[in-house]
Amino acid sequence: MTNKPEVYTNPLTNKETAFTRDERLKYGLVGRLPVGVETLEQQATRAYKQYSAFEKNIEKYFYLDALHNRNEVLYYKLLTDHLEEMLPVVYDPTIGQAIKEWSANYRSSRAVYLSIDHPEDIRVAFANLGLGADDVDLLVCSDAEAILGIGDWGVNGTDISVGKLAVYTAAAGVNPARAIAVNLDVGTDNQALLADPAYLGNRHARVRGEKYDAFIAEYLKVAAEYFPNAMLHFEDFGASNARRILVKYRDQYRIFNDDMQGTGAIVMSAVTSGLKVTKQGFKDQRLVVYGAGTAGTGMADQISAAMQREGLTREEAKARVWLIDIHGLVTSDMANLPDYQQEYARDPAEVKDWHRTNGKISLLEVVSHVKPTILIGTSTDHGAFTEEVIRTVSAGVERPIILPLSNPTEKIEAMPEDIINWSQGKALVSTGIPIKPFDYQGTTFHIGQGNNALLYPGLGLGVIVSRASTITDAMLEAAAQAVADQVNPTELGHAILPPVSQLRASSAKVAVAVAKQAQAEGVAQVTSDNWEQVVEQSMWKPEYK
Ligand SMILES: NC(=O)C1=CN([C@@H]2O[C@H](COP(=O)(O)OP(=O)(O)OC[C@H]3O[C@@H](n4cnc5c(N)ncnc54)[C@H](O)[C@@H]3O)[C@@H](O)[C@H]2O)C=CC1
Ligand SMILES: CC(=O)C(=O)O
Ligand SMILES: [Mg+2]
Repeated sequence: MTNKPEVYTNPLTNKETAFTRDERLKYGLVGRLPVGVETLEQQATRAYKQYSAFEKNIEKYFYLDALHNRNEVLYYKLLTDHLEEMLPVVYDPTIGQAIKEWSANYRSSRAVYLSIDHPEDIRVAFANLGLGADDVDLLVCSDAEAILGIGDWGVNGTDISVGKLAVYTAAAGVNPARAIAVNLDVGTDNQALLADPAYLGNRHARVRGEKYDAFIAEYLKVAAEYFPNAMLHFEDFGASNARRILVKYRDQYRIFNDDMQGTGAIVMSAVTSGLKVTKQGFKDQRLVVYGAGTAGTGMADQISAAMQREGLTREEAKARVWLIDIHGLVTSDMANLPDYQQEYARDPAEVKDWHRTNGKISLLEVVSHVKPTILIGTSTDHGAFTEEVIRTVSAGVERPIILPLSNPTEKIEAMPEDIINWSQGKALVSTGIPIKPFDYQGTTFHIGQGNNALLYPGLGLGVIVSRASTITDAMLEAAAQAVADQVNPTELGHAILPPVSQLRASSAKVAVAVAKQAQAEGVAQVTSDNWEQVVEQSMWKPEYK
């Protein structure tokens, strides 16, 4: 076959069988397509049947990925119309498996690849896109050191940036033509990948230290120079880099760390909503976080900030937080404590009589002493919330908020059905993965998905429409509150977060709340007295132009 016109090869403009006779004449497509001219709806009906014929989610993933690379409008039409069904396929949990197999399955790519061995190429790579300063709203980058809970996946992690962007568009109508997925290839410590002949990334250990920092600094500088209005989303970096980068550059660039800020905010939504049931405030909570890495400590920060907003001092708030990591309860006498855990490290004197197993103070021991009102899992330690742990937590308080948030499914701390069973229906539960409703003693339990995907798309849209120069804590709080406002979980079995089926409407509300807050704080570069209308009109819809 010879050349095809660019309008046909570019997935952003390709309409395939929906090109009209006139368009076919105009673009030199005569003879390149069967004569039938279809509507988008007809195409979507066929594509949905093809999609449905695949049995395994991973096969569905590859089908949709190929469609995405061929015809974006049709891809987003399918995804938007079947968001609840397809979110677990294009995103969490199936995306974890796709990432593991990425190099082996490589066919084509839609990302920008930047290599630590050629930092001088960052500028060239952005220039090669041929886009102007006003053409880009969003970049999602990852160095893939901590993909979901499955670890270091090097260049294979490209698809987390691609998947996060797909959710931005399907959930919040971020224009896909104005968003870029980026892989920062800094090497990998994943020995299986390094030994795999099919691996497509840099074949050396993960670079750390000065060279890494200089690479990130260059990325931020060049990205902000080329696309000064774009939000710079960071995804699935290792705990120490994630935090360092955010703290260092937060006031200088429009950066957003989804695992810390997005996850922290969706957890704030879940807790705010749970507190409607228990009729308590944040200042009354006792928080145990199991797995004190990027996400876990991000949540501890946001919940303790909420306690302080309700009047507690920093010390008082800190006294209500217990972190547990790989070496058990985090205490201040532990050697080599990462800086992000130090803030919440407990005084060893206070726990000197607590039981130790192999030198560690276990989760069970902590919950039996603390009687937490909130138990969060961000550990990747599958099954860690055992029956005994959940029974102990439930014996300590009337309605515990229990959030096993580790992704994907193979990493979750406990399945909701078990938690509801063991807590005799009392726990208020949300998980990172999607869960189908289930029955417990005659009541149907709905589990809201406590995944940052329920929050970051609307947040991003709010930042984009207001052109906020920075993402403030109050904007994150506004986003969290907007999500929580959409649910009333006071009846038994009701979810504490809104369903994915309402995600588009929910994202619009989040965007409005974020833009209003940005304007109120004076960080919005665009202002409006009708954000509802601005948001509605700016949401991209999958339609042929
Ligand atoms: N639901 C959501 O929206 C989100 C969920 N997550 C999930 O949270 C988990 C953690 O992600 P990150 O914080 O980014 O990773 P991370 O690697 O920064 O943190 C994990 C922490 O858990 C600790 N850990 C590992 N095994 C443990 C064990 N047996 N006992 C106690 N602690 C243990 C590690 O030492 C580390 O500090 C992942 O499964 C990820 O998918 C992360 C971000 C968002
Ligand atoms: C959801 C997400 O961002 C994570 O699991 O890393
Ligand atoms: Mg993540």
